[in-house]
Amino acid sequence: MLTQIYEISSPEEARVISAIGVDHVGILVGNGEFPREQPVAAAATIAAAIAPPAKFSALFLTADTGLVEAWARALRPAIIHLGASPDLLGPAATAALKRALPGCAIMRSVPVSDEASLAIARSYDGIADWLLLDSHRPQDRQIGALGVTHDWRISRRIVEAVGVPVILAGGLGPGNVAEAIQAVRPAGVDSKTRTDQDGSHAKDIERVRRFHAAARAAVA
Ligand SMILES: O=C(O)c1ccccc1NCC(=O)[C@H](O)[C@H](O)COP(=O)(O)O
Repeated sequence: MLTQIYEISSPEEARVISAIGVDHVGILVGNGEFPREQPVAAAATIAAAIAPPAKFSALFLTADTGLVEAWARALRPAIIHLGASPDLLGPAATAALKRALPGCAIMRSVPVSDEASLAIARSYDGIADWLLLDSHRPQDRQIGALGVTHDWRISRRIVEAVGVPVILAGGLGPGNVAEAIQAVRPAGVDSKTRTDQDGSHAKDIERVRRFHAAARAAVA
């Protein structure tokens, strides 16, 4: 069971979290259009502290694929993670980015809310290399970081319907990740809010350690 942690905001966090064995170390990158985005130069400094085999996942919330392409060319992350709402950034634009950036895997966030989520997920199958199933507020331009779970029965149906590997996100932490894995059977699990320090976006390293261990133990 693969683990992924957001949002890493310092070289020290990147170093310690990759040493724990987390597979994907996520950094939020942008120009300040969304809160807490790291400019490209700062993201490069943080990413340089990620220790292999952990991989650098660069999350872009903007729907401007020209910006995403330029920033990804500068950073060369292992994974380009697209977090814009699907009505703003669709499968054709995702496919164009994949063609423009060979060598980078594409992870596409999919909002999980109702039956429509199945069709959204299928529309990226065979285009994205990973799907990230996440909670979403309908009015938001971006997907995720809400700290709440969604209907795992829909996520399970998506896992069964698509060919690409799926990472489950949304309100996961050390206390519920094993139950989520049993319910959804994803290839990986993601955590942001519930592995943060209380009242802060800095990571709680002990919570990250427990999340990672619980996820790995759930399939041992
Ligand atoms: O990492 C962020 O700060 C972030 C901000 C806005 C949207 C998504 C963000 N993170 C990307 C992810 O895929 C999260 O890890 C995911 O949304 C999980 O969120 P949470 O429910 O808070 O665990």
